[in-house]
Amino acid sequence: MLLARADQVTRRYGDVLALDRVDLTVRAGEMVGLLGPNGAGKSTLMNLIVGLRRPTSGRIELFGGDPRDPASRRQLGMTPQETGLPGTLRVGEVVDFVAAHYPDPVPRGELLDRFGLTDQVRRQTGGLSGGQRRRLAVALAFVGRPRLVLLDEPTTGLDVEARRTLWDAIRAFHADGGTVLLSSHYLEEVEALAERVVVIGHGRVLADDSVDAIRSVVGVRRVGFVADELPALPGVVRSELIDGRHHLLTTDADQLVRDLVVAGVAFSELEVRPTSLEEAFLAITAEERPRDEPPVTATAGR
Ligand SMILES: Nc1ncnc2c1ncn2[C@@H]1O[C@H](COP(=O)(O)OP(=O)(O)OP(=O)(O)O)[C@@H](O)[C@H]1O
Repeated sequence: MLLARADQVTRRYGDVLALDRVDLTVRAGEMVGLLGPNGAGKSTLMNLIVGLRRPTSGRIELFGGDPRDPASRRQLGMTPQETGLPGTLRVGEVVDFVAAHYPDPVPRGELLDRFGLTDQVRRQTGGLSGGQRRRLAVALAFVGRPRLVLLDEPTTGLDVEARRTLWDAIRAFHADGGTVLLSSHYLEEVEALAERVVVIGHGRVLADDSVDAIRSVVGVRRVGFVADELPALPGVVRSELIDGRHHLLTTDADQLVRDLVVAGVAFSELEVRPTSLEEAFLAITAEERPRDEPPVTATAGR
């Protein structure tokens, strides 16, 4: 069953094209990671799905209806990228306030325990640490026993322990049958939680595949060397010539070096190094595709 769907969704902010004909589906029981660099369009997509904004064109469905209709949002939980909590309210009061909107909320003690906030129940939210405040903001998405939860960069700014606590809570929700769409800059976070990854860049879906398949693409290596003419080489995702130095991006650097030797390329100053996620995104993004061609699959270039 489809819980959320974006169909050819475009969103503009004035001259900025934040989303460009994006398709996305989230099925019941899935944990989907939305991965992309700053400004890719992740928050915009989430805000459209929860009905906070309208698409410029295209269509969004939430639980089969229009997300701007409150009835479509009854089984939804959401934590936006930034949440303002009333500083003088206590943690327990904030939870009770949100819980009062739902017919069968998670009991306060159980929720706070799940998110490692039991000791803070009487603390005013203004006195919480940044990490505690963030955990509370994420916990609030789960109060109403939603079927679908959208978390926009849930662990940004958290230390390792707080991040683990949040991951455990999100995993427990999913293990109970809950559906999750979460955005992140971090491949590590998406790997830890999601089964499916949608890579988004410059407002477009660049890949939509399993975590393993995406990892093999973003696990691209950069092989740099100096040489004259290069023959066509298999397995090269992208190549550049900068100041007389070749830079080849590949998923199998060992094989590429063997191919260089076999082809008799007289190379020097060889250097092999991992690419950052950012570079890998750029490699996928930079592929000049005709605008009507479907997104590259994560296995392209292997
Ligand atoms: N309210 C707005 N007005 C104008 N431009 C906006 C607005 N919101 C977003 N944008 C622009 O739309 C693009 C996509 O932004 P969005 O916040 O969706 O990206 P993101 O992937 O969530 O980025 P980040 O990881 O930095 O949060 C960016 O170029 C951003 O500057």
